[in-house]
Amino acid sequence: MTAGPLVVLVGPMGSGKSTVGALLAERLGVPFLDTDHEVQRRTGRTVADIITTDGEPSFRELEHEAVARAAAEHTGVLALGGGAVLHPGTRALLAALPTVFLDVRVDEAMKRLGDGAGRPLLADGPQRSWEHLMADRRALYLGLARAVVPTDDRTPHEIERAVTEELELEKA
Ligand SMILES: Nc1ncnc2c1ncn2[C@@H]1O[C@H](COP(=O)(O)OP(=O)(O)OP(=O)(O)O)[C@@H](O)[C@H]1O
Ligand SMILES: O=C(O)C1=C[C@@H](O)[C@@H](O)[C@H](O)C1
Ligand SMILES: [Mg+2]
Repeated sequence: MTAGPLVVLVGPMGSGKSTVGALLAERLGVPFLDTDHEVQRRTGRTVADIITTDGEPSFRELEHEAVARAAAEHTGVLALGGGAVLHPGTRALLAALPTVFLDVRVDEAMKRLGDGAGRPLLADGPQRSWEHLMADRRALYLGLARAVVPTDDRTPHEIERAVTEELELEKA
């Protein structure tokens, strides 16, 4: 197997990167890595605490380090945090990787995210905040993606199958 992730999932909060990524890895029989989990594991802190206490730029650096390690070492499915694409160094890494944008409409994202608990960037009101973030990020997701997979009105299993088909992935 060539080094580097088989697939990298990007997209906004609630698009299902973590959920779909874990299912996809299971079906393909490869490891799953989620940069939010990786940052939490290495720092022993929650993402919410890092963003709230140290600020978003500090978190973006930690996230970038996690993406850089994964780009070099991880050979399975990689799910990123929703804002990872904001970091120019992270975008440079993603440009060379098989990146898939999981898209979602705001109404569907709101159903999935509820009150936004544990996601400090939604603290000023989940819908308003999410729409604002997405307005800034959509072009970045689209610019990086080798495939765009809509997730509205689909189950996580249907979505992981769509990702598999788009990238023609096969079980290891
Ligand atoms: N296709 C789907 N249909 C219904 N609910 C879903 C779907 N995908 C994910 N969910 C639910 O939406 C919530 C958010 O999903 P998940 O954490 O996978 O999103 P994410 O893209 O990883 O978000 P973040 O950027 O915050 O890490 C979870 O409760 C999950 O169970
Ligand atoms: O969209 C975002 O900026 C974020 C998404 C989550 O995955 C976490 O990385 C964090 O809550 C920030
Ligand atoms: Mg996630």
